[in-house]
Amino acid sequence: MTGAEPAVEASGLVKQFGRRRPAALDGCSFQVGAGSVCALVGPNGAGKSTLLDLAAGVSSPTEGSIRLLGGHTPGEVRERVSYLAQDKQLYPQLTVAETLRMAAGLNPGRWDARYAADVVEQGGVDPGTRVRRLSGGQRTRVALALALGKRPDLLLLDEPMAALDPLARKQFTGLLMAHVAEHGATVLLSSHDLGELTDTCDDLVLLGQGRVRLAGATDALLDAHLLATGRGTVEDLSAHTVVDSRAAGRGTTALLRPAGPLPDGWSTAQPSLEELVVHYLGAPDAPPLDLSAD
Ligand SMILES: Nc1ncnc2c1ncn2[C@@H]1O[C@H](COP(=O)(O)OP(=O)(O)OP(=O)(O)O)[C@@H](O)[C@H]1O
Repeated sequence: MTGAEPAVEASGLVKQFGRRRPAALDGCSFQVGAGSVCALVGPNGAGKSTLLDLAAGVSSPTEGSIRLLGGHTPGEVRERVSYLAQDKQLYPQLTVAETLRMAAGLNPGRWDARYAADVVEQGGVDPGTRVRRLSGGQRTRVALALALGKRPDLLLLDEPMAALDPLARKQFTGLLMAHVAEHGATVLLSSHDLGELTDTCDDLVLLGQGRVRLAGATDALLDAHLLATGRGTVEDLSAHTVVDSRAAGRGTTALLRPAGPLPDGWSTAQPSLEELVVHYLGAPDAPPLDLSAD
């Protein structure tokens, strides 16, 4: 975790959408440090959007709590938090300029009109265009202008780059990182694109079936794991916590948490963030690791 005080602190979060359905979140606890950019990853249905909804105060937990920006409930710090949900709710009949004016009225004292207009214009979006005539990527650009124009201390983003082309993704990330650098803001961002997260994220939370499977600084999580390759079988690695293993040629490749030196004949390398996540996704019963409070 980076920063002294957590910007997001989830404790035993449970979200149940009906008694007969499995819990969407099933006892999630983790922390995200202030000023961190944290990736929220996991397979479809893992609970990422549900978690972001709880953080944004859009819905309430069945059990447990989520505290933001130094111990506040989401309702107490609503004006300091921006939430870019997957459906990016915008009024289709308004023009882009009218949309920005409305946001200014909703955020008195915090709204940075020049900056919001710049975000829109840098994306080549004409302020006179009605929202309903914008492409998916242009709508994302307007939604980002609304989120950033508020100059939030915490940004919650649900798969924000899904509709963006590669150049627009790069610009989006650039705007985000500039805001983080200038304002010391914290970002919690869900994504399925592990490649684009590698260079931007300080922290990682991996959810699976409503539970936290990995949490903490990406460097610390990577340091805690090794990719081991050897001629032997996975039984040779029984002294270590093996997360995932597969036959590779005449030997075995395994992602593990080492508990000491490996047996002779095994070579090791540090996994990339993408490899780490892919191995955990492929091994849903592997033991979880939460380093986020360290
Ligand atoms: N409003 C709702 N009513 C009932 N069930 C819901 C509701 N919202 C989410 N769920 C269920 O909760 C679980 C978690 O869904 P969620 O949308 O949080 O997953 P996700 O990780 O964001 O998935 P994806 O990657 O597909 O966006 C799923 O089983 C989903 O069906």
